[in-house]
Amino acid sequence: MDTIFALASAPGKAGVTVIRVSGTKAWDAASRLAGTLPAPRQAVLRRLRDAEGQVLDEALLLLFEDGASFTGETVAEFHLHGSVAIQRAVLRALEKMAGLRLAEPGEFTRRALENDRLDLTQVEALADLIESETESQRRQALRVFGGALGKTVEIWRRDLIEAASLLEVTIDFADEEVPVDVSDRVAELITLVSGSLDRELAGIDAAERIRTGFEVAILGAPNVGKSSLLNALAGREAAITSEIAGTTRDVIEVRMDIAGLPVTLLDTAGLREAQDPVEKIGITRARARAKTADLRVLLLDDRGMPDMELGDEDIVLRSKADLSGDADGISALTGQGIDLLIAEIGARLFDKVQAAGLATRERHRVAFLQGKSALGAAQEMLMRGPDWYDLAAEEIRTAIRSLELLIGRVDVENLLDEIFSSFCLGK
Ligand SMILES: Nc1nc2c(c(=O)[nH]1)N(C=O)[C@@H](CNc1ccc(C(=O)N[C@@H](CCC(=O)O)C(=O)O)cc1)CN2
Ligand SMILES: Nc1nc2c(ncn2[C@@H]2O[C@H](COP(=O)(O)OP(=O)(O)OP(=O)(O)O)[C@@H](O)[C@H]2O)c(=O)[nH]1
Repeated sequence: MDTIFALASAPGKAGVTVIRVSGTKAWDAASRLAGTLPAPRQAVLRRLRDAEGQVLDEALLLLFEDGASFTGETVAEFHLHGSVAIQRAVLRALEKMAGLRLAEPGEFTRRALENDRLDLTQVEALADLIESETESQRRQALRVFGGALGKTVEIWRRDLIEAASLLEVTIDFADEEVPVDVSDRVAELITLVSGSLDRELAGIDAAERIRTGFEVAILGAPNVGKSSLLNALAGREAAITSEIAGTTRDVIEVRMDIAGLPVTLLDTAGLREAQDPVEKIGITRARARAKTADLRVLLLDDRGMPDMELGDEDIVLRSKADLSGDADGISALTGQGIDLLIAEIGARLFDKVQAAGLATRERHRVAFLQGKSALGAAQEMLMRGPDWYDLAAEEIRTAIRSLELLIGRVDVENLLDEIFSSFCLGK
C-alpha cells in the first residue's frame, strides 16, 4: 500500500499548517526531512531540509505508531508555519520521495475505515462534522461520530441474529421432539427491532434538516418590505431594496445561524397578478419555494392578505410598524420586533428538531426501510407456523444484511466512492 501525504489543514495563509504523511514509509520520509526522529507522540522542533540540504522551515514534528493513529497506520505530521511557499516546498520535497504520493480526497479517512478504526456511519459523521457551521450541526455530527448510531445498529443486529438462530435451531431439529416453541421469543425480538426502526425513521427528517439546514421563506405583496426584512435579519445588504414594486425577482438566499440551527432565509418576489413576464416567473418561483420551505414568514400591510396558503406554525406580521405605529409589527427601518422575530423563528424550528434521532441521511432511511419490510415479512411467515420458519429466517437475514450495509460490516466498495467524493483534500 502506498504511503500518502497531503495538506491536512486548509490551503492558503494561516498561522500554522499541518501536512500529514500516512503509511509504512511515513517515518522514513520524516527522518529524511527532519533528521533524528522523536519518540512517538512527542512533538519536537526540527529544521526541515530538502534533499539538497536547503532549509524549508523550522517546524514541529509529531509521529504516531502503526496501529495508534487516526488512520491506523504509521503517521508523521509536520506542523509548519502557515505560508503558501512553505506548504508548496514541503509538499514538493515529499513528492520526490519514492513510494510516496499525494492522497486523494478522503483517503486518510478511507484508511481509517479499512483499518476498522471507524465504521461507515462514523465516516459520514466525520464529513458532517467538518461541514458543521452551527452548534446543532456540531452536536449531532459529534454524537454519530462517537459511534452512537453504529452501536445502536449493532444491538439490533445482535437481536436479529438471535432471532434467526432460534429459528434455525428449530428447523435443524424439526424431526425431533422440540420442547420449546421459539416463535414467541422470535416475534418479541422482531417487534423490538421493528419498533426501534420506526422510532429512528420518524427522526430522520428532523436530523436531515439539522444537517443540511432549514429554509425560511419571506413572503408578501410587492413593496411590503421583504428585502428590507431579509437585510435586517441578515445584518447586511444581501438584497436590493427600492420603492419600486417588483424589485426582487429571483429567490435570494442568505445563510444564518438562528439559535444554533442552520437556516437559509429566502427573499422572494412580491405576490401579485403581474403583467411583466420576468416578474411572473419570479412569482412562480416564490410560490414553489414557499411551498417546500420549512417555515413561512408572511408580511402584511394595509393591502391585506395575498393569495397564499399558510400552515398553523407559519408567522404572519405587519411590516413598516414605524409608519403604522403597530406595537406588534416589525420595522426594518427602526429594528422594532426584529430580535423577537428571530427568537420566534428559532423557537418554531426548535420544535421541529425535537424528533431528531441518530440517523441523518437518505442512505440510513433506505437501509431502515429495507430492514423493516423484511421484518414485516418475517413476522408474517412466523405466524403461518413451523413449516414457514426457514423463510422467516431468510427474511430476518435480509434485514440483518441491510443493517450491516449501513455500518459497512459487509463489502461496501460500491458505496465508498460516493461517500468519499464529498470529502475535502487532506481528510
Ligand atoms: N494534529 C492532529 N490533530 C487532530 C487529528 C490528527 O490526525 N492530527 N485528528 C484527526 O483527524 C483528530 C484527532 N483524531 C485522532 C484519532 C486517533 C488518534 C490516535 O493516535 N489514536 C490512538 C491513540 C489513542 C490514545 O492516545 O488514547 C489509538 O486509537 O490507538 C489520534 C488522533 C483531531 N485533531
Ligand atoms: N418606513 C419604512 N419603510 C420601509 C420598511 N421596510 C421597507 N421599507 C421601504 O419600502 C420600500 C420597499 O421595500 P423592499 O424591502 O424593497 O420591499 P419588497 O417587499 O422586498 O419589495 P418587492 O421586491 O417589490 O417585492 C423601500 O422603499 C423600503 O425602503 C420599514 O420597516 N419602514
